[in-house]
Amino acid sequence: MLTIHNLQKSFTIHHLQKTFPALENISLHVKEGGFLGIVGKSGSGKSTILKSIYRTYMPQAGNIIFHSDAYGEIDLLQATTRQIVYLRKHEIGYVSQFLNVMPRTTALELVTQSLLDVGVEQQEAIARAKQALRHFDLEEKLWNSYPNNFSGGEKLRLNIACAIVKEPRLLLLDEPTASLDQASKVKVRESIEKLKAQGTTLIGIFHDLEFMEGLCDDVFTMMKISDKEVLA
Ligand SMILES: Nc1ncnc2c1ncn2[C@@H]1O[C@H](COP(=O)(O)OP(=O)(O)OP(=O)(O)O)[C@@H](O)[C@H]1O
Repeated sequence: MLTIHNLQKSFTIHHLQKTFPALENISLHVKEGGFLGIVGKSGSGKSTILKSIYRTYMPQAGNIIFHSDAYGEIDLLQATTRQIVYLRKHEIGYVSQFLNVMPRTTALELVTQSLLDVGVEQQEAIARAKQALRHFDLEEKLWNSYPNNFSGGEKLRLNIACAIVKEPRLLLLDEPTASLDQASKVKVRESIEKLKAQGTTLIGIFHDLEFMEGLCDDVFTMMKISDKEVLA
């Protein structure tokens, strides 16, 4: 489903006039329907990998080959902006700890819009959105409110609902359970298991290794570049 070859990404901090490497020669593979867990120290580049796949970041070198329904085999780093927009809508989902709040859009409208984007008809989209909000225990009184005032946990559950409801072919999870209580984590786990059973391919970063247990088929361990230099 996805193969990464020799990914390299560095960040230039302009006011320091310095460039720091974040990823060096990262290669990995996730098979269709598989779940790859990425672990490693803070700052080792785990999120940078996911953001490169989602094209939030543009690496300096390497390829990210994705087997797309719409475009066949496509290098996400060479894809056009239009192709990336399409893939983000229809094939690749991304959940982080942070919610991209749209102005004057209620929680229910946000999840409904996710479904309208992939061509679900209005009435069904509303029904499925409500089901998802209920599943993730977002209280009904919040459905018609604007999420910018939600608590961290509420925002996160809404974020997860928006991404999962579309049943993307590839779902990227960047510590989606970071600020959730145990009961909400169980809900997220159930949804991930359900998606996996339906054939969704997943790549996830979790600090909570217990959460990952039994979910992941493979684990990719990142090392901090400074630690690699010490070892060398
Ligand atoms: N937009 C950015 N600008 C500058 N440096 C960045 C940027 N994004 C990430 N970095 C740097 O790249 C390195 C890898 O960051 P990344 O967020 O990928 O690590 P991580 O393994 O996900 O960390 P954590 O587990 O703490 O979330 C870090 O040194 C970080 O400071």
